[in-house]
Amino acid sequence: METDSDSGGSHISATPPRCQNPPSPPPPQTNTLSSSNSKVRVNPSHLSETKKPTKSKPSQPAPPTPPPPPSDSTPLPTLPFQIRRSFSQNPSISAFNSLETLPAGFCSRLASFTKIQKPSLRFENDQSLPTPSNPQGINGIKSDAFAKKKKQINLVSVDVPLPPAKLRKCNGEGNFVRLNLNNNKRKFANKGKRNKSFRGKLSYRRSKKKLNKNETESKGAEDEYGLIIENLEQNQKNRRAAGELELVEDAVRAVKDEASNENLGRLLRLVYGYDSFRDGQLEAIKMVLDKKSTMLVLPTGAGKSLCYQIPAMILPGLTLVVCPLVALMIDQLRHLPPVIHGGFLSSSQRPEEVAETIRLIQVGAIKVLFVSPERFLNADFLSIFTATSFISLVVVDEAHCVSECKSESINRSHNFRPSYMRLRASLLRARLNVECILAMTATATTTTLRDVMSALEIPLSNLIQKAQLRDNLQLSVSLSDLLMLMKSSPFTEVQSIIIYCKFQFETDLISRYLCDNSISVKSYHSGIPAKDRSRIQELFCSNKIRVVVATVAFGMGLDKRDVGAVIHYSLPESLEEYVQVMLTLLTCLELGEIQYLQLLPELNVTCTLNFHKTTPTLLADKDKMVATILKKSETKQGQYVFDIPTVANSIGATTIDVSNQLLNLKMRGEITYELKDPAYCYTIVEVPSDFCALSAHLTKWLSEVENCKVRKLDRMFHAAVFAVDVCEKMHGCNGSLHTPCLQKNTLDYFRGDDNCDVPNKIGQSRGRYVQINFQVVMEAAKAELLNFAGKDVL
Ligand SMILES: Nc1ncnc2c1ncn2[C@@H]1O[C@H](COP(=O)(O)OP(=O)(O)OP(=O)(O)O)[C@@H](O)[C@H]1O
Repeated sequence: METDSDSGGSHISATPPRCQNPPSPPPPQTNTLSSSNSKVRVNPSHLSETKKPTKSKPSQPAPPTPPPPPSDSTPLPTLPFQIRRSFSQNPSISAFNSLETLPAGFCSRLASFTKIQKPSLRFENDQSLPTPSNPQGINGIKSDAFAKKKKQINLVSVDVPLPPAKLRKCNGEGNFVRLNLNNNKRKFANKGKRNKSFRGKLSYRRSKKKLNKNETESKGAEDEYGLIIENLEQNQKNRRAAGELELVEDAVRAVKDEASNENLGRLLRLVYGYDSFRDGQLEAIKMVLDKKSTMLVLPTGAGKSLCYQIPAMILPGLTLVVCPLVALMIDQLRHLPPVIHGGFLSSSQRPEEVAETIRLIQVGAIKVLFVSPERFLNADFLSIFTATSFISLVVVDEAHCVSECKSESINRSHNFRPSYMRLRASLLRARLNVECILAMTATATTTTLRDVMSALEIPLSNLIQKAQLRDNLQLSVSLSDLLMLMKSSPFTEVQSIIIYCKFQFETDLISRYLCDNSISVKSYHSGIPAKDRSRIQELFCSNKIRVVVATVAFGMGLDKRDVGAVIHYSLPESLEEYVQVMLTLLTCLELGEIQYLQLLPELNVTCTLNFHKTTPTLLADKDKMVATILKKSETKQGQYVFDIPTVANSIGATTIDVSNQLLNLKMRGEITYELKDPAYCYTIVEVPSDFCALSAHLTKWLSEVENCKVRKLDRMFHAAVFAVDVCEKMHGCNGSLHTPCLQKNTLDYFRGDDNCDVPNKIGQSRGRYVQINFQVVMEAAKAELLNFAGKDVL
């Protein structure tokens, strides 16, 4: 799931239209994904296959319960991904079980609004401070930052210098190692700059022939003079750059000798141009340099990145940053100061790019590497790191996702990633020999923090937590129609507005509705092609689009300082994330006390293949996999369409082996192919001894998760309803503006223990979820679980 999608948004999109009482826009259209081939595939008949050794001692599961009667609920929407069992020995996957549905019809007409009063917390927004256009700033503060940023050169690694060509600034695009796989200069930001003068000479020599002698001499002299000046300037620049590099190297050495405030402050000024550290930064950096695992909670935009960037310059090994979204990784790479070389690994990269990145890691040319949590599923990834290319620090960004306690992370659907839940200190230590972990988040409840810290083995004393709420937000709740709202103050006055919706179809509906009513907007979600998405983001950032209606896919890594208002069209959280249940269950089966299965990296399982050089039959004679492909394929218009796990199982290989062999054939020019249909594959590690007991155990766990979700939803609803119905507007609340009361509510929530005592009163009077029969939900889950676990085996 290494995606910059809605991170669940795609899952979200698979849920049915839910509004019983649709808001202002026209009613939702048919869900286009509902007929996709997203089934959970298992083959219970193979449950007795060779298994891997048990990870831990089986614990006694809960007492057996009889299998539940089949639910009478309607079918669940199909998932946009498959869950597939991968067999290393046995052929064929056959059984297809569909999921049961949840009751639909969860809808909120309530819109909650967040208006940003000031542009942002970020210092550079402050007009008194320097900006690129005003390097002195209003108060004449020296613009070291911008001056330095312009001049900075790349320090690849203090210990491992790279050739000079790599020590160049990346034209404001941050500082990541650019991969020149095809030796294609056009790809690089600095392309040709070095050769400019050389090209100048060539063109001069060619044109010289056309000039008369005198002209030639004088023109030639001018050109030669110009070239000398250019060379001198270049030399000066190089010398300046080398001088700066030396200064940074000196500062790094000084911090290595003594991580004093003074030495760290000097490094901060040299690399970033900032005069002082912000609240929490110095403390965090020192902890990390002391190899103490640390939990850092700072509000959005407070400068968390710097807390791993500075240690990355000091520590001898690599800094591995775990990021939830590819877009976020790229954004963080762009914002690395030029002296820190970074890279990322993602499934969106070409194999050659991945290989080159790995090579650079191994020669120490990358100091900060961004990866998704799913990478840790990949044995090849884990094997990159050796005694020479070792990891000094693991940074877990969005660390609240690690929490599994009452499934906080599941509740925050856009961040929910089962793979995050596998990030345990034990795994990081055992597999990667990691000494120090820095977990970072902007918001987490006390319970979540405790849970994350326990998973990552961070002592409670190593928590650095500063104010969680930004004080420059105005919060309001309104029941007005969206259109009325958009056409009234303050929304008419603000430049840029984001309207967040829960579902992809909602963003499309609402944007159409607003467009029909003369408000120019664009919708944004992960179903829109990546190229169009970046175009929309660009247009929004350059103020060419005023309003974007988006799912959570929009916003992560968006660096726009003047977003004037954010409208949450739907109440945050809902039960629809129930479609994630199966993946949650698989994770639970992998990470529980007994490891029943092992999840493999997400894979596109349907392959459409063309043969080019050798005929299919001839190639099949030489290659067992090709022979199997021919047997297992359907042919459509001369193309061979087959299922990768089926082929893998037939030849007793893993899906990864098959993918690699395909790639190999492609590199040899034998084939080309396309992959589609994402699926989660797994191998069985341990066959449960008592399926009923396991089912009951999982059901109980899921029930707790869902109870918790409902309580959180109630809490959210309560806060909004309180503002609208109960708030007496005593402490500065006014009209629909409820900043004081909403802030108080939110802070109480984060300080509390996940608030399991959410008042029921409001839920009874106004809650729209109370009519949902959770027994039905539970029955559906149970039935599905039995199907999944293999009722045939019982
Ligand atoms: N000590 C400092 N002085 C001035 N500006 C700083 C300082 N530290 C960081 N900044 C700036 O603050 C901005 C926000 O920093 P950063 O992106 O690291 O925040 P963050 O906490 O990671 O935010 P998010 O939660 O959105 O990821 C950046 O432009 C960064 O350069």
